[in-house]
Amino acid sequence: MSRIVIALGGNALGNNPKEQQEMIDAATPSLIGLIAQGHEIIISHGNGPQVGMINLAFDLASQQSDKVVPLQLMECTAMSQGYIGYHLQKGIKKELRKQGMPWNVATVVTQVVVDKEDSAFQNPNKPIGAFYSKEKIEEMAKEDINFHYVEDSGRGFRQVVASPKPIDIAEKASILNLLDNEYIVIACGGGGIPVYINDDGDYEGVPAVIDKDFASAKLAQEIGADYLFILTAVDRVAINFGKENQQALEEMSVEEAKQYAKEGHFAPGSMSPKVEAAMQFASSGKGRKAIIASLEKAPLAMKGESGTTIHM
Ligand SMILES: Nc1ncnc2c1ncn2[C@@H]1O[C@H](COP(=O)(O)OP(=O)(O)O)[C@@H](O)[C@H]1O
Ligand SMILES: NC(=O)OP(=O)(O)O
Repeated sequence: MSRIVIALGGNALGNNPKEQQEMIDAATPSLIGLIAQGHEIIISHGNGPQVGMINLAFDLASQQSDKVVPLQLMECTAMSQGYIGYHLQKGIKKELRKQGMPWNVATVVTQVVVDKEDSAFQNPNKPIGAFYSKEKIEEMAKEDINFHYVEDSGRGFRQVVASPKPIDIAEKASILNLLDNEYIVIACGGGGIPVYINDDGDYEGVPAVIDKDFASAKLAQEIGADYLFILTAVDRVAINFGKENQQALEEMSVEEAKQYAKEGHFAPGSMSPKVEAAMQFASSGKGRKAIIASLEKAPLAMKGESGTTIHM
């Protein structure tokens, strides 16, 4: 039996509740298939589009009514954990019932500890929200001096926010407890709610969005996982991505990945954190492997027939 952390990409979950539930329902048979093979699974997920949508919705509503206030990113992330966790629980429960499997499933609202002095707070680089044209995003940036944006992997322009590195997972003991009691656990959604430890030793939220690939690698290490699956919208990691000589990779060693990263093959804010998180996990213990694959082809990736495997 292997313990597998599966990270689902926020951009692979669609742009509205209907799309999201459909994407999740399409993915659940392969996730449940792993349990049928005797593995233990822990699911984490991204929230880039969703946290941006929630943040924007409260901003716009607060401009229309004094009964609504703008929400900070930690509360928006907490909401996205509930919204996505709900759809995951619903879809997984349905599939478990169909297959007559007695497992339980629970979402853990997860706080992830970061360093308040992380340089990421001075250098926002995590894309969130919808994709916009250059004209539209320039217009948005004019209205808010704290609004930063980048071009995101040829898909359009997006707002970027601070994304500190995860240091620890506050609810780690609860997650392990649920696993011991045969729960399918959904945790570290949206990279976790960013918190730091204040002078009294309490958790204090901080406005940022942690990269879910780094949080998932940290989670996988902390709970002693054997595999980290990072599921996104492309079947495989490529070198020369988006160019005529694009080449999809079936596998790469950590050393090869480092070299490709140095040559600039992985876009910052999208594929780069995935490959970095995969390298971090693969280097963290003997036999540990990370696989980057598409949500759609997850069943094939699980059989080694799709995806890119990153190994020592
Ligand atoms: N070298 C690369 N190989 C494959 N995809 C890449 C590469 N560089 C950038 N990408 C882009 O990165 C995207 C995955 O990142 P992103 O959409 O941010 O992930 P998530 O699914 O976690 O939201 C892919 O769909 C692809 O458009
Ligand atoms: N929080 C996060 O990393 O989300 P995405 O996977 O949607 O970028």
